[in-house]
Amino acid sequence: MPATGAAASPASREASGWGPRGTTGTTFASALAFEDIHHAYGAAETLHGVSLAVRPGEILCLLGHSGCGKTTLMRIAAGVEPQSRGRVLINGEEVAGPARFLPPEQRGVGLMFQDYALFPHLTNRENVMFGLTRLSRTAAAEVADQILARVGLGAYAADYPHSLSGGEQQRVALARAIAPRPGILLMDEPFSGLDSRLRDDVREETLAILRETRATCVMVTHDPEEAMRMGDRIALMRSGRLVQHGTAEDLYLRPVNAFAARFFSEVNEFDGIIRGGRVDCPLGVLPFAGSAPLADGTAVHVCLRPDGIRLLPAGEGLPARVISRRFIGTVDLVLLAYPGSDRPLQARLRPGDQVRVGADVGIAVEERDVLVFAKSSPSH
Ligand SMILES: Nc1ncnc2c1ncn2[C@@H]1O[C@H](COP(=O)(O)OP(=O)(O)OP(=O)(O)O)[C@@H](O)[C@H]1O
Repeated sequence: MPATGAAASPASREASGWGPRGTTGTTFASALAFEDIHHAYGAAETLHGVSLAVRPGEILCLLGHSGCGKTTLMRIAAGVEPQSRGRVLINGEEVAGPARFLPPEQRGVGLMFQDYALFPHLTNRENVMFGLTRLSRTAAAEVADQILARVGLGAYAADYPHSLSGGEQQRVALARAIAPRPGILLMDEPFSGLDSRLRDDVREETLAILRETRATCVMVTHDPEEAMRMGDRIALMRSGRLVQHGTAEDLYLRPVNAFAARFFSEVNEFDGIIRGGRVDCPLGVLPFAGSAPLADGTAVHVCLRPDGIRLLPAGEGLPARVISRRFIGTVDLVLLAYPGSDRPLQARLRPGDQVRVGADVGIAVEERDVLVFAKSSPSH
């Protein structure tokens, strides 16, 4: 039997590493598809026709603000919540829909929720063994110990979850979710309970483990940076609908509307009119990043990322005045006043760029940071 961890405090153990990479064991990844999913809690519809296909072996991050329906979609995939319309398919076969409803335990889906949901009266080993019902007890204990070793907690298999830190409980929950080698792993805000000091390490090791298992993974998050770090693709949701899905570059560089643009960075916003392939806005006539062709005279909503503003000597570019400057570590946040607007422009500049509050400057903008959306399009 492995030794118990009673001697070391959770805090001192947190620094200890994870187990050797490449020892997780692999699974056969499954494809998961949602087809026109509708759902209501009582009278209020929470999902309004979500269609999304997750490819075998990919990590898809489901991103959106609190309450947009991410968890509900996960629960429908797992089979713990029925949809009111639409179908869920695993490897092309209906698991929830008009023709059939497979219970959760027959879907080959692993779950890991935000609160870890470990059983307090079971040891860490017994928690991991919980889903291994097809194996003998001895074989299940062996698998559990191997996976606990992979997450760096082999020595604490006989301890109870309450003696572990939050970060360690997260690792036990991960071990429990992957132990039965599910074809699909559903993770709901798996890192939200961790402090920022631990989160990067846990994210990186979790990613390594997911790659090792090769399971298809849907991970819920409300943090765009986390989605970009973890996801092969991102599906952005708003109020029960899918707004856009694609790679991090697709969503960041080519957002389909202002909501998507705002989700990934702060933006300065103006009204504008298309003129000769450029946009005429209070900052001047600017070139902008790719969008569907827009006819001359189209009224548009313009989003300018603060990172896309460069300062020039006074007399060059567009005239502006520095009204405040705040050092926030990797960048300086600078507010600029410019003619024709009483709303200041926010810029993020490299620290060290010589800007004095009150100085007259010129500004130039990067084309890739000017995003333009027709006002007639939904959620411009
Ligand atoms: N059991 C329930 N009964 C009634 N309404 C619910 C229930 N669970 C969720 N809701 C509502 O359904 C909507 C979608 O909730 P859901 O938990 O799916 O969103 P979410 O995007 O996962 O949010 P969060 O990030 O806060 O978990 C919300 O408006 C929520 O208040």
